[in-house]
Amino acid sequence: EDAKPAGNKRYLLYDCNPGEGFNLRRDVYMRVANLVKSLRESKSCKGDDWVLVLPPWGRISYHWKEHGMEQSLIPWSMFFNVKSMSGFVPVIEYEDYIEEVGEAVIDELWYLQNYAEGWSSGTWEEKMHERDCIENPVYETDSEGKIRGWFWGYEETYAKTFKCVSVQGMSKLFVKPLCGGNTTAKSVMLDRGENMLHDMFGGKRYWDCRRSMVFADALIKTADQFRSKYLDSDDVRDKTVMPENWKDHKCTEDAIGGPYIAAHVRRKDFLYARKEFVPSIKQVAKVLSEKMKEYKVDKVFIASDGTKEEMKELKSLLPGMFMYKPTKTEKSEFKMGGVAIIDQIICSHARFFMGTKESTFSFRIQEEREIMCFPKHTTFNRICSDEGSDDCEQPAKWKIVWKSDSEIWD
Ligand SMILES: C[C@@H]1O[C@H](OP(=O)(O)OP(=O)(O)OC[C@H]2O[C@@H](n3cnc4c(=O)[nH]c(N)nc43)[C@H](O)[C@@H]2O)[C@@H](O)[C@H](O)[C@@H]1O
Repeated sequence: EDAKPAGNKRYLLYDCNPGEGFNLRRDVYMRVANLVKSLRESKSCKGDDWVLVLPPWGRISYHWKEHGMEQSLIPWSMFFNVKSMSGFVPVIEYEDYIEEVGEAVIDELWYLQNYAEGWSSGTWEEKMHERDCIENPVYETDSEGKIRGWFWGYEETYAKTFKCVSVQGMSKLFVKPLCGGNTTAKSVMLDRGENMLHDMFGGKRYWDCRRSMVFADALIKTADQFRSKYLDSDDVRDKTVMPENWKDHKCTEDAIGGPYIAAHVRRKDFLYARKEFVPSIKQVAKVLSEKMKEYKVDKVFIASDGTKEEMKELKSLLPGMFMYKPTKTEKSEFKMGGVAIIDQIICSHARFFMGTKESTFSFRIQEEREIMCFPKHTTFNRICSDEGSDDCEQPAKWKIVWKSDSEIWD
């Protein structure tokens, strides 16, 4: 991290709509991290020492509804290497924030929303205003005037003030209001953070931040053991060795990947929400068998949220199929998020990968492969549906960017 500004320590907190899934939340983190980067660099911030407070994981209610598994108050260190992340912008866990501030209190809470009138002019313009709340926000004022709400399950937490803020634009738009413009508060929380867009989606900053999101050691270790035990895969032979510090990494030669192909087979809600693009299990097996021949491997790793029956059917059609099944201990230690990451790590080390259209789970795997220097044709693929409804368009190639912000698409 760049030299610490001499100024005041200030804290930026955020949260997302509870309906947002794990892998979109990882994307929202990047938008907020880039905002913190801009805040630290901006002249209008007068050198304030902005720190990003990581919102504890949990309550990804729809997806992580495993019974009998405690899944709230999860620190980021469970899933990510927080020290690596701090190499991009200073980040701290929420519990450390409470300790530093001395109390579970947030000065200002901004509830981000759209404009009630929509895009009135019909053209895109960046803007931001304090407005009446459009929907009933999930916060209430108690008898002592404290703003109460979910706050990641930390019941004692409250905010001192609350306002709804309509926003249409990139994260940079927040710099002026947060610095001298509208507030000098020590801590500001932006709820519904997903309403803020990327400053430079796919630019160098995006990728630097993405590269800093190294997974937690325990997850990497478990994935590596699986790769070695079942897939004959290790970083040296696969040419996927990563340096200790992500900043030291460069692509000097292509990664090869382990002697297996992999696919992310998203099922569940995609079976109806993305019906026209979701292949049948038979189609998945057919396409993957062909690819195994093409890549001269006899193993295929499957990451999926499909049912046991679906996976049984797939296995019967694809004898070389492997899946990661966490032990009871691993499951309770890593939680659903950690297990998902292990699946993603194993997929990202394969010689060839096929994802699911429009799944952020697949996007994160593609990014991981970009970071590890895999040739693009081995990464940006998906299995088309067997129905005529699928145009079979392949995923956009979001190429990694190492130098200055530049054009990103092919
Ligand atoms: C259309 C949207 O799609 C979004 O899903 P999409 O981007 O795939 O990806 P996520 O938002 O991460 O949601 C998928 C969730 O399902 C689980 N999951 C999916 N695939 C796998 C897998 O291969 N292995 C493991 N271990 N877990 C998997 C995982 O818990 C993850 O948090 C949804 O979050 C939104 O609610 C919405 O439905």
